[in-house]
This record gives sequence, structure tokens and C-alpha cells, in this order.
Amino acid sequence: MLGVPTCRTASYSSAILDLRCAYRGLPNLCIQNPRSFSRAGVCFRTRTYSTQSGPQNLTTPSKAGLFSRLIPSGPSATASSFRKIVALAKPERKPLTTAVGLLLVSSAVTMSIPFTIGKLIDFFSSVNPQIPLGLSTWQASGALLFLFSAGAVANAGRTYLMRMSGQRIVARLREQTYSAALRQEVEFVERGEGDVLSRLSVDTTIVGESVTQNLSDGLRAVVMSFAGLGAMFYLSPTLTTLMLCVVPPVSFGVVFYGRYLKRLSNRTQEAMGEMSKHATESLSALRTVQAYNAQSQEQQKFHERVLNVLNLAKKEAIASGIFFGSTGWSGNVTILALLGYGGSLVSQGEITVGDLTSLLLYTVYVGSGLQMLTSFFSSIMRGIGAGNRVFELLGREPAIPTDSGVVLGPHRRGPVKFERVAFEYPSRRGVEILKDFDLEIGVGESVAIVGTSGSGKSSIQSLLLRYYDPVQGKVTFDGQDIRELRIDSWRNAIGIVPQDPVLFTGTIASNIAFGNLTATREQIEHAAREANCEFVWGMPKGFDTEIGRLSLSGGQRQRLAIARALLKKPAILALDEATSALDANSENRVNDAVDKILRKRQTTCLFVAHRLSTIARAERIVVLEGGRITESGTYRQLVNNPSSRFRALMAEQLHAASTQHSITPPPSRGPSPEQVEEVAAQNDEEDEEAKKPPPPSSNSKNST
Ligand SMILES: Nc1ncnc2c1ncn2[C@@H]1O[C@H](COP(=O)(O)OP(=O)(O)OP(=O)(O)O)[C@@H](O)[C@H]1O
Repeated sequence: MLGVPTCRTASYSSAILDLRCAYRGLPNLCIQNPRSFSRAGVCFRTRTYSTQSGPQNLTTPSKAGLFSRLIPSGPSATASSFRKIVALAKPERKPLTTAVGLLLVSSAVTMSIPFTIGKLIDFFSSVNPQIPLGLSTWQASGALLFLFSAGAVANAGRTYLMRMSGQRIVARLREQTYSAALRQEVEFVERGEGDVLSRLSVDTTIVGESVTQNLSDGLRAVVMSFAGLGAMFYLSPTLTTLMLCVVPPVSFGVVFYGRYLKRLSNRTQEAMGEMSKHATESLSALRTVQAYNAQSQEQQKFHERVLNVLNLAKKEAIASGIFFGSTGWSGNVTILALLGYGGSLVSQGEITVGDLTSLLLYTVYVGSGLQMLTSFFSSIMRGIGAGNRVFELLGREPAIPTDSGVVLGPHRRGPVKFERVAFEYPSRRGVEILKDFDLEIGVGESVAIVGTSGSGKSSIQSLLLRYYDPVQGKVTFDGQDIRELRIDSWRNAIGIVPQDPVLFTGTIASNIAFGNLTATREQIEHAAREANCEFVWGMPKGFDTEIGRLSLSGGQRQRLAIARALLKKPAILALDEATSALDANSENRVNDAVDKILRKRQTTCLFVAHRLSTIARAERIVVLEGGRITESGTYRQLVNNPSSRFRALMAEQLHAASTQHSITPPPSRGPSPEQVEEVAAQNDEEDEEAKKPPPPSSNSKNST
């Protein structure tokens, strides 16, 4: 038999894809610390919405409504995946039809070769050779040359058209998959549940290849097999029937092998996903890995995952070896049988030597065609396996719907209310983060949430942004449950300044205008000035400075994030203060920027605050303990209450600060109001000192 056609496998690109979020209109994936992307744990969960209480279809997801989502398998999923794969090729109808036409031409030429060779042998071995159609030797040679050239051109055209169609399908599929990933709730992507990167890079390539390249090879194999069989029957029905005896067992092997390969393909893709997830995690935290000299530890973990992929590849290699070895053997035995029986027919004068040669060549062609069909079948199975994973993501309904609900007007203002909210993270069911949480923030009011680490402060902001929905209770804006609002319009009303702001590749201007494509340079500069980003004017290229080439300090990043939030002119500002210390100057510049927002009283502010200097700026402070508010009041009210938890918290902070600076620790009962006042006043003084002359106006020389 002819050489075994190689099975194409997708080259795996483990590039760390920049899953940047669409700030507007799509779930914002980047508002939380991007490091959380790498948190471990895999579980497929989605939510259903009961209609028993609260607004229609928008009530709390019940625990019973959670169910595991598995990658579809079985005949119906396979058929549905196959239909979807074929549907992908529909926009490519024209090039694919042309390619099929060219394929028929090139196959016809190829299939004429054994016949021609047979006739040539008979021609040269005959006593009185006659060229058909009365052609001269040169004319016959010229006709054959033209035929082969036409076949070659048709083959080249077919290859080009098929490949390009395949690439266009892959490109479309990738975009759809990326868009589907951006629509999902943050938990699904951040926790790696969706294994999005591997679906985006590997699976889409495999699906695209199975639609075009493999389809093209498959069609070629079908033409070769059937045309070859037809020619063989024409030459000798007896010998052809003999040859066909090997087809049923080979076909059985093909089906069995294809199914096994499909199962293996699913497992391989998952293993590759694990491998790339690990690489993404450690490479994105390379500083930490190097600082802890953990390269060999990480290498070992990666090695285990690579080994997993390798073991699956080994299984595939063994199955392929057995299959192709046995089909090759049966093919060779068939040829031998044909030669023996055919030879006796030649000696009896029933067929010519040329016909036997043609027959043998056709047998090789048909065998090769059958092997290509096997390869095609297994590739289609692999494509269906990969297709299942891609279509599962494409069809997945995000737990937080993105395209339904009431559109919130851009200038709407109103109080924000958390009403008897209970909350658990989907990945940690049973661990209540918030219980009976009630909080109302009036229009233009500023509220600081304080509490010990892990008390649930950031979770409150996550609920506000609808990264998650409460398990019980509701969050309302201007009296309306935020679950009734269209998610993009609701998020448009909120400006966020996260703990560790994310900056994207691009200029400072594009980072401030992130998600706001219509922002003018003037608006960007205005927002930067409001946010005390005076350092931008000091840069050689000002707002056109590429972020990638410079590293900004924590304070600068935070001020850029404030500018980004302010550019949206949000109804609500959610600021999650950095827990890591900023230097005094940076802290003051950030606080001063916050002050400017508070003074205007147009924006409702919800701070997660750690530093006294920020806390003291809020009109109201709420103390969060064990998922509930235990104290609430103005700064003065809380500080003046000797038994307040707030005082104790501030005492702890002062104690930590004094230990850091080798100052005598404060009394254990907590700081006196004077002490706290003193610290706050000190901060304010530093504030004044740190204030620099206002940055130049947008018309200044550096403003570009
Ligand atoms: N995505 C998540 N999945 C599961 N649990 C989470 C997730 N995010 C936070 N938690 C847990 O929820 C609890 C509250 O976390 P949260 O980040 O809201 O606290 P915090 O008060 O803001 O803490 P800090 O002041 O340290 O930032 C913690 O126990 C935390 O481990």
C-alpha cells in the first residue's frame, strides 16, 4: 500500500492571550486583580433563576438550580456538533464549490494515470502498436503533458482555496469564541473553568482544519476510492470482487479507531488546557517565581502536565500504530493475492499485462484512498471533539445575562441600596460572606466601608458591579433592582478604581479612555487633571507615551484609574483602596483627587478604605464584621465613642504604623480622638505640602 497519510494535528500556541475586557457593554474581566485569573479549581456551574419571589425571572439563583455542565458527548451531541461544523463552512460556499470542481479535475487526471500506464505497457509490448485516435507519438506525449499540467494547476487551486477558506473559518470562529468568553461571568473565566485560552487557540484550529483541509482530503479520498473501484470493475469484475473482501474488516477498524480517537482528543485538549493554564500562571507571575527561586518547582509542575499530554499522545500513537500497521498488512496481502490470481488470468489470456498493471495500480490508489478516508474520519472525529468544546462555550448562557433588561439612562441618579443581602461565592457554596447586609447610600453621599481583612468589603463592590448576584436580597439603584437593568447600561453608570488597577498595552491616553471610544483628547486631559495625573505632562511624549515601555508607581496607576473612572462621568464611584502602602506624596495626590470628586457631590461614592486619611474623608463610615454592618456613623461620632469597634480598628492601625516607625505603642484601649485627629491632621498637612502647582491646561506645550 502507499505510505500512510499523516494525521494533521494543530500546532499548539500557548501564547498568553491578552483577554482584555470591553469596559463598556461587556462584562469587565479586568476590574479585579488579574492575578485572580490564575486561582485554582475547576467546576462547571451555572445559575438558574427561580420565579417564585422578587421580580420576574430575576430573583436569586437557588442552590438547587446549580448543575454541572459537562462537555456534551454521545451520538446526538456528535451529530449536532457535526451540523454546526458544516454550517461554519456555509459562508465559504463559493470558494469551496470551486475547490470541489478543481478537486474533481485533478482527481480525474490522477485516476487516468493507472489506465494510461496499462495502455502504454500493452502498446510497447505489442507486435504492431497502434496509438488511439490516430495520434502521433509526439502528439500523444503532448496530450498527456497537457493533461498532467492541468491536473497540477487544478490541484494547486484546490489547495489554495481550501486553505484560505479554512483560515477564514478559523478566524471567524476565534472571534466568536473570544466574544463568547467576554460575555461570560468573571468567575467562569478567572477560575479557568472555561479553559478559554485552549478553546480559543487549539480547538478552533482543529475545527477549522476539519471543515476544509480534511474535508478536501476526504473528498479526494472518496473520488479516488470510487473512481478506482469503477475502473477496476471495468477492467476485471472477478479481481475487483476479490479485492473488496478486505473492505468490511478495514471499515470496521476505521469506525472503532475513529471513536477511540475522538475520546482521546477530548482528553488531550483538556490536558493541554491544564498545561497552558499553568504556563500562563507562572509566566504572568515571573517576578514572584524568580524572587522565590521557584523555577525548578514550577518546571516540575509543568513537567507533570507535559507528561500528561505525552501519555495521551502515546496512547494515540499506539492506536495509530496498530491500526495503520494492520491496514497496511491487509493491503499488501490483497495485492499479493491479486498478483497471484491476476497472473493466472494473464496466462489464460483473459486479461492483458497492461490491464493487470492498471488493476494493481488502481488497487494501490483505492487502498490509499481508503486510508485517507480513515484519516479523514479520525480528523472529523477530532474536529467534532474540539467542536463540542468550542460550541459549548459559544452556546453557554452567562450566569449574568448581558443582553436583556431595562436600559438605564446615562444621566440617571438615585440612591444605591443593599437590602437584606446574603452572598456566597459560587465556588465556595455554604460559606456566607455577607448576611442580612443592609446599606443605603444617598445621591452624592460618600460612604467608607471599613473592616478587617477578609470581612467582605471588596465583595460588596463585586455585587454592586454585578460580577455576582446575591444569594438572597437585592441591590437597588433608584428603587430598581439592578438585576432588572441591562448590564452594560448599569456598568456604564459606575466608575471603578480597583485595588490594583490594570493598565493595558497602549498609550496613556488610550488607557484613560479605555472603553470610551468617543472621548476627545480634551476630555481625557480634563479627567487626568481632575485625577491629579500631573506626572503625565512631565513625560516626553505626554499622553502619547506607551504604557508598555514604562513602569508606573502604585500611586500613579491609581490616579490613572481614577482618571479612567472620571471620564465616564459615573453616577457611582467604587473605589477599592490599595492595601499596599503608597508613599506619602502619592497617597496625598490620590486623596486629593478623591477630595475633588467628593466636593462636587455629583457622584455617589462607595469606598473600601484602609487608610485613616481616606476613611476620614467619607461622610459616613460603616464597619463590616462577619458579613454584617456592626457600626455606622460619621467619623467624629465613631471616634468619640470609646467602645466603638472603629476606634479599636483605628488603634490597631496606629499601633501597626507606630511599630513600623518605632514609636511608643498607643494604649491598648484604643487611641484617643485627639490621637486619631492628630494623624488625620498630619495627613492633611502633608496633603497641602504635596500639592504642586496645578498641571498645565490642555493648551500647554506638552499636552500634545
Ligand atoms: N472569587 C472568590 N471566590 C471565592 N472566595 C472569595 C473570592 N473572592 C474573595 N473570596 C473570599 O471572600 C471573603 C471576603 O473577601 P473580600 O475580598 O471581599 O474581603 P475584603 O474585606 O475586601 O479583604 P481585604 O481587605 O483583604 O481586601 C474572603 O474570605 C475571601 O477569601
